[in-house]
Amino acid sequence: MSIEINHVSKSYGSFQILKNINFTIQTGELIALLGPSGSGKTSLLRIVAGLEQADEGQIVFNGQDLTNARIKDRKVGFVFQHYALFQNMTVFHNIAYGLNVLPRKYRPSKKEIKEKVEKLLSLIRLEPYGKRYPSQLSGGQRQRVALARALAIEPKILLLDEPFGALDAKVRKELRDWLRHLHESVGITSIFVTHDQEEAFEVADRVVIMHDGKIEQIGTPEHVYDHPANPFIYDFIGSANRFEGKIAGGKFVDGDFETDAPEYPGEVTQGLGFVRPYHFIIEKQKSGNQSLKAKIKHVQPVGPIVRLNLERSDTHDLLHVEMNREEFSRLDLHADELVHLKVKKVQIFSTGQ
Ligand SMILES: Nc1ncnc2c1ncn2[C@@H]1O[C@H](COP(=O)(O)OP(=O)(O)OP(=O)(O)O)[C@@H](O)[C@H]1O
Repeated sequence: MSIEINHVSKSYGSFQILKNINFTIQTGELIALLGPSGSGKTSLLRIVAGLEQADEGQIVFNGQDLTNARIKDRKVGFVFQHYALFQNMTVFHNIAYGLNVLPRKYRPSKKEIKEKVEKLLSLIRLEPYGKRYPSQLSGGQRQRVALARALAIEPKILLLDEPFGALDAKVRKELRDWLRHLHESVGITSIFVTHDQEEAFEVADRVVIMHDGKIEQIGTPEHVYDHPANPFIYDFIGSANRFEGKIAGGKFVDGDFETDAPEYPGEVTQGLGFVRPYHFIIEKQKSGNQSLKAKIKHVQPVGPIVRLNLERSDTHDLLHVEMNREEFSRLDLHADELVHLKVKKVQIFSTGQ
């Protein structure tokens, strides 16, 4: 089932929380809505679900306009951050719940329900746990049950709102891998809300990055990471060093840092440059013209890489640089040493004025 979100806007009073949101989710796709707190992710998800109404725009499922359809006619399954399992029901009955409450003429037989729940228990890898109560499960197991319960009614669409938000980092990581596999085997069109960039990038086919009620960029995780569309995305995803300077005559200049900016040939304007920590070369001796003098302030080995904090000699701004351990040993670098930095890759944005 495909989902078209057509020019959706929504306000609370004079505060507009969604501003002309417009994109299509293909059948079977897993989309992550990613953005800082308050960017409008949950509101958009609730509008797709039918829990809220948009002020403008349409929600279209497989070509059918469901903007005004009731929740139960949309056939969506939900999983929220806080496991909303029924505490007084066993795992089995929690999963069977949506089927047991169907009107008699749609309700499967007891035997069919039992078979279905057993299949779902196997899908979430909790076969032996059917007789347990939610209080006898770990947080991660409860979220898997919540997912099985959502899948029991065979929804056309699955909506997940920070489903792993309340769990610790290790369990979150396991559940991410597990959700990805589950999605590959079930293939249901899904929207996953998160503010965790790593989670979105690991799980989703495409990520939709939201900020301030607007979409900043849509693309595959690889594309968004390699080609952030604007400074907000550079700052939001992954760590990047930020250079504030001027663009003039096809060049970007910030203190002693100078680089070509051929995408802005004739402009004279303020600009921002972003450099990922692993896009620097450190040299002991200055070579060529385009290098930047800096002092090593702190060295921190982390597994196979070494993280360095350096202070620029011109502006005294801090830079974060990463290199592999072999390269670090080969160069024999030390704290308080003055070195020369070259930049392998930089992305420049004009910020106007
Ligand atoms: N019922 C409401 N009445 C008034 N304002 C609301 C209501 N619901 C949400 N908002 C506001 O709308 C904006 C978007 O909220 P939303 O929950 O969609 O953001 P979010 O990106 O999901 O954030 P988070 O990651 O913190 O859950 C926020 O500024 C929020 O305060």
